[in-house]
Amino acid sequence: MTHGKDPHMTPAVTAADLAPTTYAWQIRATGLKVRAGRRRMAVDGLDLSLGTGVHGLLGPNGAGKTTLIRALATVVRPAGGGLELLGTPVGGTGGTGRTGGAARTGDQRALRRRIGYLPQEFGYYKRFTVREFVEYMAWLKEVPKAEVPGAVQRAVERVGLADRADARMKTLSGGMVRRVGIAQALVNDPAVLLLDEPTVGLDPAQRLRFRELLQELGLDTCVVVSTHLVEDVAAACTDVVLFAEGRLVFQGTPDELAAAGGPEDVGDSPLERGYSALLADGGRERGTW
Ligand SMILES: Nc1ncnc2c1ncn2[C@@H]1O[C@H](COP(=O)(O)OP(=O)(O)OP(=O)(O)O)[C@@H](O)[C@H]1O
Repeated sequence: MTHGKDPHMTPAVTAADLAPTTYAWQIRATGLKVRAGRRRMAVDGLDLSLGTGVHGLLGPNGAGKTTLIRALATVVRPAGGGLELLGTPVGGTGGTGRTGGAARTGDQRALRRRIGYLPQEFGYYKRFTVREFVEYMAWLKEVPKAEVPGAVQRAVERVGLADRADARMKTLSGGMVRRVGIAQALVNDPAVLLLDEPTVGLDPAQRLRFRELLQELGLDTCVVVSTHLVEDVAAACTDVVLFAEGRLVFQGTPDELAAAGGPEDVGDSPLERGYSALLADGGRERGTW
């Protein structure tokens, strides 16, 4: 390698660029704590290791799923514990990195280039076309200029919107906007893909297509997908992470989740009954929503 010798060469190659394959897990949280708002500890001491595959994040309303995903997307900084993404510590007080747990700005930027994130609600300029919006996101993700048109085209095709690529965002249906959101999350070909409720608003045919896409992505990507639809998990996830009150309740395969339930548990399917059984000490017995 010759970089580092020429003072005119920018940007500097960071540790994250040089050592992308030295981690055991794409995502590793140890005693992770993340606040939502000023006070509430929405993630409260989470130990979780995730590698390649599709990880379905399930949990009741208010469990802390969105807050966890925001921390994984490096949008919010952990309040405690350790979090490593692609081998780079991103914050908290318990990390093991050379910077005492927090990534340096250069590492953080390099990391963000390798993360895809679909927030529960995302903003966009209504006058942008689909292509312009996804291009804009590619630019934010620092996709090399020459690769942008191809990357945008591929992402738009993957969500079945090639024929609407030149339509303005304001003319799209809610489900199509959601699919544009998925396209922008994919445009940088991320190593970690974070999708917060991606199937909301998708019609049944699109949900099926999306599950296929998830399975395809899970072959070489660490995908975390939060959902309320247990069928999404059954159809597309290699692994279930069940989360309640900021803590991990269960991690295992969909079959293991199903096996946790019995006929006495609430639900229309084995997975739903497993879900209810594992959360039985929580909301269900108190008869709350
Ligand atoms: N900005 C905020 N200020 C205060 N509390 C918040 C804030 N955002 C979220 N919370 C609280 O933090 C907890 C976790 O919220 P979060 O949105 O992460 O849950 P969730 O599992 O994604 O829920 P849902 O399934 O309803 O989307 C909830 O009790 C919520 O009320």
